Amino acid sequence: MDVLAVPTERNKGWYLALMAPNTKGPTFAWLDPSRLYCNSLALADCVKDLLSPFCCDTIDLVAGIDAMGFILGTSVATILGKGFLAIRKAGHLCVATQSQNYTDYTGREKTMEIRLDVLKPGMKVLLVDQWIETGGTMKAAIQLVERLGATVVGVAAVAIENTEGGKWIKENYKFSHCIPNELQSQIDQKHLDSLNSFIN
Ligand SMILES: O=P(O)(O)OC[C@H]1O[C@H](OP(=O)(O)OP(=O)(O)O)[C@H](O)[C@@H]1O
Ligand SMILES: Nc1ncnc2[nH]cnc12
Repeated sequence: MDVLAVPTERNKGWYLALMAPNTKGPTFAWLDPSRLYCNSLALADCVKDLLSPFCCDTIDLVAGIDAMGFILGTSVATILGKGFLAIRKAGHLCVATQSQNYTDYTGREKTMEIRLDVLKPGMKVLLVDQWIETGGTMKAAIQLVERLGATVVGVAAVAIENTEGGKWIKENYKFSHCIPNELQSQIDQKHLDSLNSFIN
């Protein structure tokens, strides 16, 4: 397939078809949105879709989660004209931090960290990550932001699966993702029918 091609009709979520299907077995992320970032209009439309529910909200800062959340997060921040705060997996920040343990889709316990010298009480933060599966990663990020007194305006990701944790986020926070309702069940099964036709 031509990853850089753009269809004449850019229907809602057209760029999802650019995600690469998993060919490496169950321990790897099952759908790989990083290929859609290679297509400039796909990335632009993805960011536009993620921002559209927040068009009337005040956002002071975008925070993104290590590692792939940095790509979408900085893209979102740039379009908003706001700064970007990196929430990092443990061990990378050489400054004072708060940390939060969590368990993600791998079932392994992990730790993420946030620096203490940026967020202030009352600041309005949009949290961005590439994907929400169990919701463990995003919930930990929410806890860190809220513990520092900032407000989570919303949560944005390419996909939010309808797991228990994904539904908890959808019920408790304003959210956006790029998955049209008719594709949600395919996303939850980690297979898009549109990927069948691709030669990778
Ligand atoms: O909802 P959860 O079950 O917690 O999983 C979601 C997390 O998993 C993926 O990242 P991953 O940890 O694979 O790492 P990467 O961003 O470094 O590629 C994804 O981008 C989220 O950060
Ligand atoms: N990229 C991805 N695709 C499917 N499931 C995921 N869980 C975490 N990241 C994922």
